[in-house]
Amino acid sequence: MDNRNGPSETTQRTLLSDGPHTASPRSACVVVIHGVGLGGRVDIDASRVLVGRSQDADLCIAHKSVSREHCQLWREGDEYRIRDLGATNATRVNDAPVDEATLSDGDHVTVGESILKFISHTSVEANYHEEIYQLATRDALTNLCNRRHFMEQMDREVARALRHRRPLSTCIIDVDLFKPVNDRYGHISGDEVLRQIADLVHHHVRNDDIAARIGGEEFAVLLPECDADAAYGFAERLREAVAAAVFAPGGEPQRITVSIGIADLSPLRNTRIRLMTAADAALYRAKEEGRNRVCLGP
Ligand SMILES: Nc1nc2c(ncn2[C@@H]2O[C@H](COP(=O)(O)OP(=O)(O)OP(=O)(O)O)[C@@H](O)[C@H]2O)c(=O)[nH]1
Repeated sequence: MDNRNGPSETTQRTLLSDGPHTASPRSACVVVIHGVGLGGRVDIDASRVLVGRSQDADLCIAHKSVSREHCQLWREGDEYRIRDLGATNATRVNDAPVDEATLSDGDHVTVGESILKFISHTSVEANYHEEIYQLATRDALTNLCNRRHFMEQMDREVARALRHRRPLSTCIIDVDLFKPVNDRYGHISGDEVLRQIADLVHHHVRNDDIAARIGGEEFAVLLPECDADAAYGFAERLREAVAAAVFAPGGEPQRITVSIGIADLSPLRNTRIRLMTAADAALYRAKEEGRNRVCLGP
């Protein structure tokens, strides 16, 4: 049974940036400016944010030099504070080890081999880092996640789902017979079709799903908290929406369809690569069986 709500109830536009998001003038954040996690950012407010190697950290820096729970940051009155959490490689502020300290604008925080910069309510610089982050993680054509970011997020979600014994599914979505569309109407019209499909993908995902363009005419969606049945329901709705949409490359109405392969996390599919391989095999079967269909992985 598909236990997910339909897109009209759940769609939120947070997965697609509407452009660099503007930090509010009072917000403060740390941004990774060197090393693993480059571009990663976390906003700091009164509730404590955790920096560490743990997949559950608010700012996860997946490197062996970083402790699982390395340090925490929070706002206290008008001050921003940092506390080391007993990290093997002690947290350093401007190169001095700290147990607990107050941060000043521009301070460099060393976490393992990565360096974070503390930025307090200077929205110009915060926006600059946000733009860099968007450039590094988004696909320029569709504004969905790019392939590299998707794979990084997938590693994180697989680890989290296994640790908490939660379901997780992934879908690979491939446009059917796209080459003839390109050949007939040209690459620019083809790009417009890809953008329109990305929009449909975006409208069908929930806030926690991760949608990406992972290849030329190939998309992927990671569905946390979704078993195979729920993922199948999502994929069918998306497939139907694409098949019903009006595409007009070169001004000519054209029917476009997608094939979708799905795989869910299981003892046999317990890594990113195994999950992607199973979804890919299911996609291959969907193509073999006539396209415009959804197949479940082996
Ligand atoms: N417009 C455009 N086309 C792209 C892009 N990336 C890949 N393509 C095209 O996508 C087409 C993929 O074609 P094929 O892999 O042969 O597959 P197909 O025609 O879609 O057929 P099936 O996948 O078997 O249904 C090729 O013509 C590529 O040039 C892109 O970014 N923009």
